[in-house]
Amino acid sequence: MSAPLLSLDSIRASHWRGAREVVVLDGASLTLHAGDFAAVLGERAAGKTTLLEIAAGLRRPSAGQVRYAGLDLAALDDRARGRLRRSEIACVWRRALPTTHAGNVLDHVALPLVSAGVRRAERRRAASELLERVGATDCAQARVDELSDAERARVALAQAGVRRPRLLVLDEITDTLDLVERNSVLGILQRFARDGAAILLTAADAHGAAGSNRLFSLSGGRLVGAAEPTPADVIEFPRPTPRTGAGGRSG
Ligand SMILES: Nc1ncnc2c1ncn2[C@@H]1O[C@H](COP(=O)(O)OP(=O)(O)OP(=O)(O)O)[C@@H](O)[C@H]1O
Repeated sequence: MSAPLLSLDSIRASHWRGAREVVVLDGASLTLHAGDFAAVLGERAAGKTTLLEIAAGLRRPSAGQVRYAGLDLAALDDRARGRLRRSEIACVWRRALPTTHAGNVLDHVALPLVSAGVRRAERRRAASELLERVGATDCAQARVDELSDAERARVALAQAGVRRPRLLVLDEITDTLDLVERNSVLGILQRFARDGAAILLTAADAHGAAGSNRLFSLSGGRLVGAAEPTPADVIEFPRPTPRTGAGGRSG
């Protein structure tokens, strides 16, 4: 088997509430390869977001090791970790799904390509392609603040995918969606994984993680679950289609 893209080994992390240390992760371990679609389930405050922040290099663990593509992530300085996040690791935080952006959705999706120095015509082509992949072509000319929650989730996925990240980290983005939209988003993630990205998704329950091929539960600070991938095609969701009733918008 190929070398892992991401490995978390015996991670410990805590937060401080005044003078009291609250240990959130305590011996959490996980290995992800390119093409894995892993989901981490856990109750409220189980530490899911903290785990993702560590996996994405946004937070350093207090103990344990995080290796990304062979690099010790915690040992990299902030600039090097920032570079990785801009080029290879994309994050989607439910609490930070887009609500405003001065331009239209197409420009919003293309935004990560600006700092990469990609020319405008190529940015727009790439953004259109991603909007098509997530079934949101009809939103291209809309403003971000005009979108429904479900459209916002799709647009966030398009923006996260536009730089072809190797690792995609998503925090509870399926939890507030209705069944149809949730499955549509999970299908999009399945296809990102099939194209070679490693996906790490958190969800409140298994409905929000259907179609993943690695299922973990986070409890007592540890991850319990499938050490080996299970067949990803147990559930296969259809390709996303534009939502009906979005008349008047055109790409
Ligand atoms: N920056 C912080 N400072 C202090 N405490 C924090 C901080 N971030 C998280 N916590 C606490 O750590 C615990 C785990 O939080 P975390 O957000 O990682 O869990 P979660 O499983 O994602 O929760 P939820 O499902 O509610 O989003 C919670 O008790 C939370 O209040």
